[in-house]
Amino acid sequence: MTVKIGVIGTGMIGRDHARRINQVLAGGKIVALSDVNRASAEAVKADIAPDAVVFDTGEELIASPEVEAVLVTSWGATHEQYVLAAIAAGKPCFCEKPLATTAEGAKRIVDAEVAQGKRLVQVGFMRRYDAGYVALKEAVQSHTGAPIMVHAAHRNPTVPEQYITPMAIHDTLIHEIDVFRWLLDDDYVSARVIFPRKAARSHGKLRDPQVVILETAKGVVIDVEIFVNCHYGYDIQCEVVGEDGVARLPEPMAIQMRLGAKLQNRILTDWKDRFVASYDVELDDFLKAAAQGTASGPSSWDGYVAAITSDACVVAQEKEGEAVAISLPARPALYN
Ligand SMILES: NC(=O)C1=CN([C@@H]2O[C@H](COP(=O)(O)OP(=O)(O)OC[C@H]3O[C@@H](n4cnc5c(N)ncnc54)[C@H](O)[C@@H]3O)[C@@H](O)[C@H]2O)C=CC1
Ligand SMILES: O=C1[C@@H](O)[C@H](O)[C@@H](O)[C@H](O)[C@H]1O
Repeated sequence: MTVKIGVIGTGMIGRDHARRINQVLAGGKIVALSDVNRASAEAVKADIAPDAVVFDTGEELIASPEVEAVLVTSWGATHEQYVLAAIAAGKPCFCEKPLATTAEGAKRIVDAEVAQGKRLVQVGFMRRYDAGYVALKEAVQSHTGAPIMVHAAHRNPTVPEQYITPMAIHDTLIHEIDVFRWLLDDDYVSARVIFPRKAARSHGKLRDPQVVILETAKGVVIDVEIFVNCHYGYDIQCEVVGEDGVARLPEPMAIQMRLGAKLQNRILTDWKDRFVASYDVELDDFLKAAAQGTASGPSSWDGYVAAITSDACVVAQEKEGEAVAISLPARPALYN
């Protein structure tokens, strides 16, 4: 079956996901596009999806009988309205992170999906589909014993001037927030943020780097360094310390070279290259579930928990060093 897909938001990642669906994966076809910047949608039509209809609004796209499933890849603040409209229309919906920019917004999505009585939403937490994280989870479950600590780092070479301190949580750490819950099969109970001295390359409105310390219900302590002006590359590190041993996330494949009296291999500089394969796998998962009229993978509940945790981490930034409690409501049966 070929699922007819509409894409709302045809910027950088919307264009790339449209390319995946029309040129890389089987099982889907882009039939509709929409963007507040119509020229962007027209450009994706011209380059990637010649048969697609360009709609003036996301709501019209969702309502179109031609559209069977929806990709929401617009700016974060606009996700909630489109996901709610897709749920109301009973159409499977892949939503890029964040599911919503507030925990209340994410809760409205959870409530709407629960009222529909079936999973319709997959959130774009692609790390769960990364071969390295999948292997790490297997090692943690089968070899290293019950986890005690996680040491992690999320480093970007640079970020634009508009990137301000809370974005290190909502835009960047949100991937770790989701993937560690999945990796450890656990939930968070508190967050603390510690700021070392500001790095020389950090912009005026950004305190960079920072260290987020999350504690889980099972007593695991996770420290994550977020350093978004690290300069040297895009570097994702993760080490899980268990009762019987330690497991590390593998480095991305790179040719090791002996050159000029140095042993060296390249470090990636762009996050798009680091997780390129996992974006393919997550969308393949979406297409397969959408063909059955449903959704799988990271759920609205996961998006909601990520939003609650992000909000607590932002408060923890403001309370520098103080632990901020994280409490979750009861999980609806739909997400068990
Ligand atoms: N999973 C991942 O690794 C990544 C996820 N993202 C997420 O994807 C989303 C999009 O990010 P980018 O593509 O980098 O941004 P972008 O700025 O390149 O593209 C966003 C597009 O949405 C359009 N747009 C904004 N408001 C709209 C509305 N109300 N209706 C329709 N279109 C609208 C804009 O005109 C723009 O073309 C963000 O939520 C971001 O956090 C982005 C990069 C990586
Ligand atoms: O989602 C992403 C970006 O928005 C974010 O800015 C980067 O830090 C992440 O690594 C990337 O995956």
